[in-house]
Amino acid sequence: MYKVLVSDPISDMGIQQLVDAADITVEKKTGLSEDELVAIIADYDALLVRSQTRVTARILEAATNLKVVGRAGVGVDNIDLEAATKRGVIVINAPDGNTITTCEHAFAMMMALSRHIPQAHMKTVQGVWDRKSFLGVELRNKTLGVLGMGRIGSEVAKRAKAFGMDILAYDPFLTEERAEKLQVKLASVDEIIRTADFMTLHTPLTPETRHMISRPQFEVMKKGMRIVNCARGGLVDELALVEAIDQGIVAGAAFDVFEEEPPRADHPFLNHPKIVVTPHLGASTIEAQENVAVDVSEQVLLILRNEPFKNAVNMPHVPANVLNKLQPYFKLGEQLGVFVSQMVEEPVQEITVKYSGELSDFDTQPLTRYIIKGVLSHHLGSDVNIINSMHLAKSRDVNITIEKSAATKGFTNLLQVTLKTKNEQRTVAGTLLNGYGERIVQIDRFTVDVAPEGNILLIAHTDKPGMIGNVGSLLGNNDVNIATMQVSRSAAGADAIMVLSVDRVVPHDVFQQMLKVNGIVKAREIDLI
Ligand SMILES: NC(=O)c1ccc[n+]([C@@H]2O[C@H](COP(=O)([O-])OP(=O)(O)OC[C@H]3O[C@@H](n4cnc5c(N)ncnc54)[C@H](O)[C@@H]3O)[C@@H](O)[C@H]2O)c1
Ligand SMILES: O=C(O)[C@H](O)COP(=O)(O)O
Repeated sequence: MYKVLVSDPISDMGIQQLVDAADITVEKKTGLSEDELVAIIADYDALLVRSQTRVTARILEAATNLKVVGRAGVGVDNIDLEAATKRGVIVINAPDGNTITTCEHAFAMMMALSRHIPQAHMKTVQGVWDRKSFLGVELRNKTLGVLGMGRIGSEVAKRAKAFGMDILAYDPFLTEERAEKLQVKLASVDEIIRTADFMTLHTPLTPETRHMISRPQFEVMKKGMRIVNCARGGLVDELALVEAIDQGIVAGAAFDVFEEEPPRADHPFLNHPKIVVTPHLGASTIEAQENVAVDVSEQVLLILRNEPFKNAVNMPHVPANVLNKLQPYFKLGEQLGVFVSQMVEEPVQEITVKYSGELSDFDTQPLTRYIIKGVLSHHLGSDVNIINSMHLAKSRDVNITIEKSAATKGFTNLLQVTLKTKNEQRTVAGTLLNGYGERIVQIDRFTVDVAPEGNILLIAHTDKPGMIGNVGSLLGNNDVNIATMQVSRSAAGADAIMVLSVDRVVPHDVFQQMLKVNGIVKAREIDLI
């Protein structure tokens, strides 16, 4: 008999199939503290949660019988995926079930904002018939900026079109072709900030998206913009937003999510006359709750019964016969993907992976999944894993080509990853060197020998005297220690690259100064931590 613990409010109807199963007992215990969960979790084979339960490493450590954590919803940021993977606990989610519901909530928030509905309601029920204070604006003919054109963002854009809005959209995976298909105009974040009347956020929270809208963005923002956030707290810097509203830059905001949930009683959003708030209700409809609970219960049932399942966020499907040969290359493959994804500046249209040497004899599918995960993870964060990486790339119209060759330029095995965007093509190749571990041995057409780890500065420059000294002095004078440095050139006096690993992130102003050094053509910071 398997025991399932439901630790958040999850639709009864949705979990009925678990309740009905003869080999399963379901217990509902909501609102437990971490200590309380640690004390009881060893009794359970499966844990079903929404976003309230924080599934911490401590809980997972104590979960000696746990086989699966089922998230009835999209975001798994409340689950310690690394700890779950380490413990061999499968984490599954229900990514599709609440898309429409959350999209509709974002739209409801946009309309509440444009017509002051919550504020007008409050006054009316208090007996005040105030028809002067709540002059609104139409959505028709306004420009809506959508940041994040995944499942929810695309649905919001579709509905906004029906309201007569013009849509500007940004997503690192949005190509012109896909934008055309979705009938939106591809734009940069900067263009959206400077020109949109409304802006709605639909990205995950990753180190890159955290505070993607903050003081520098408010400084150049179109005056009178209205902002909706039904994605994740922390995408917008809350204090900077309040300042921008008080300075008259932003006309109002509607937020379903907070950096800390629930927010403190003195949170500046809570009594602000121009901010509409809801308590993370994006997914809270009867339909969505049923959908996600049904999806996740189905998968939990399959996992407990050892049957094939989908939507695993953290579990690799690696055929045992190839695992031993491929496994040593998994880390390198992912690092190459992460590296090359930070070399391009436009949406990726094509990923070509070339396997040379002994590896070309094997079914390299599992390794390809690691490489694709690396390419996507810079933008998709913890949402991408080796189970879903191929699917995520395909769903974003990214073509994946695999090439194999016996020739290896002297290495036992060589992995080469090339990304094609509309205007550029960038390549990185790596290998495992006996005794040295993972090495990058090629960047575009330059030969290098770089350990793919830490903070890396990739600088394209002209091969001329003084370049190394100038870069070294600039970093040294600004307390940035260079751990290793590689220089490679196509020919004497021609183009060259410098690859530096540095002990800390280069401060923004120092990076800007570096771009002005005579002879430097381009520089990229690459984060491999
Ligand atoms: N309020 C709620 O109750 C609720 C409900 C469901 C989902 N969500 C949240 O909404 C968000 C979107 O969910 P989804 O199902 O559409 O996810 P999704 O993965 O389908 O879409 C997210 C999109 O964001 C894009 N992205 C990543 N980095 C970006 C960046 N820097 N700039 C612009 N776009 C970027 C990704 O490429 C992806 O296409 C997630 O954060 C999810 O957790 C909230
Ligand atoms: O990620 C999600 O699915 C949403 O944020 C919904 O979260 P909830 O299940 O706690 O309502």
